[in-house]
Amino acid sequence: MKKILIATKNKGKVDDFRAIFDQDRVEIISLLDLDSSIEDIEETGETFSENAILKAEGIAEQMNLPVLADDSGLSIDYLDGRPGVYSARYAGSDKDDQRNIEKVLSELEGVPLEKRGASFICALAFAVPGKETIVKYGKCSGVIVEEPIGENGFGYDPIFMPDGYNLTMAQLSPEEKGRISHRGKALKEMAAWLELEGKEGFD
Ligand SMILES: O=P(O)(O)OP(=O)(O)OP(=O)(O)OC[C@H]1O[C@@H](n2cnc3c(O)ncnc32)[C@H](O)[C@@H]1O
Ligand SMILES: [Mg+2]
Repeated sequence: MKKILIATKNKGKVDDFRAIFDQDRVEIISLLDLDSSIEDIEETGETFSENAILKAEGIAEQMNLPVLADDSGLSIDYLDGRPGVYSARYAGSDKDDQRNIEKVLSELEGVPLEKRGASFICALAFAVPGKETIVKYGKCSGVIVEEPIGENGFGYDPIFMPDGYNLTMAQLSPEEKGRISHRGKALKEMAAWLELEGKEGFD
C-alpha cells in the first residue's frame, strides 16, 4: 500500500484527507504519527500558497520524502477576507476552534444573511526532494450561519453552510465534505495534474 505523508498537526485535516483518499490503496500518515523531533515549520508567508510551500518543502527536506501540505482558511466577505491566512489563530495563539467561531459570530452580529458570504480556500503543495514543488488550489463558497450546528469536521465547519445546502459543513459526512470542500477540490486538481504529467501519483 502506498504511504503519503501530510505535513500537518491538525487531526481534523488528517481525517479530511483520509476520507478523500481510497483507504484500501493509500495510507495517510501525518506529523501526529511521527516522533516529535521534527522541527515545527513557521508559517511566515502572507499567502496560503507561500505557507503551504513552506510546510511541504520544510518537512520534505527534513524527512527526505515526498510530502503534501495544505494551508487553508476562511475568507469572509463582510470582514474584507478575514480571518484568511490567520484562520487557525484568529482568537489567539492557542488555536481554539470554539473561540475562533465566537469571534467571527460576534463580528457578524446583526449582519443579514445576504451579506454573510464566505469561502473556504485551500492551497495544497506537493514537495519532492530535489524537484520543483507543485501547488494547486480549491475553493468552497457559502454563508456564515448565526449559530454553530453539527458535530463533524473541525475549525469553522459548524458555522459554514456551503452553497446549495441547507446543512452546515459540520452536518455533512466526511465523504460528502470531501466531495465539495476546498481541500477535496485542491486534491482532485493535484491528482489530475500528476496523472497528466505521467508522474508518480497518489493512488
Ligand atoms: O498548519 P497545520 O499543522 O496543517 O494545521 P493548522 O490548523 O494550523 O492549519 P492552517 O495553518 O492551514 O490553518 C487552517 C485553519 O483554517 C480553518 N480551516 C481550514 N480548513 C477548514 C475546514 O475544512 N473546515 C473548517 N475550518 C477550516 C481552521 O481554523 C484551520 O485551523
Ligand atoms: Mg498552521
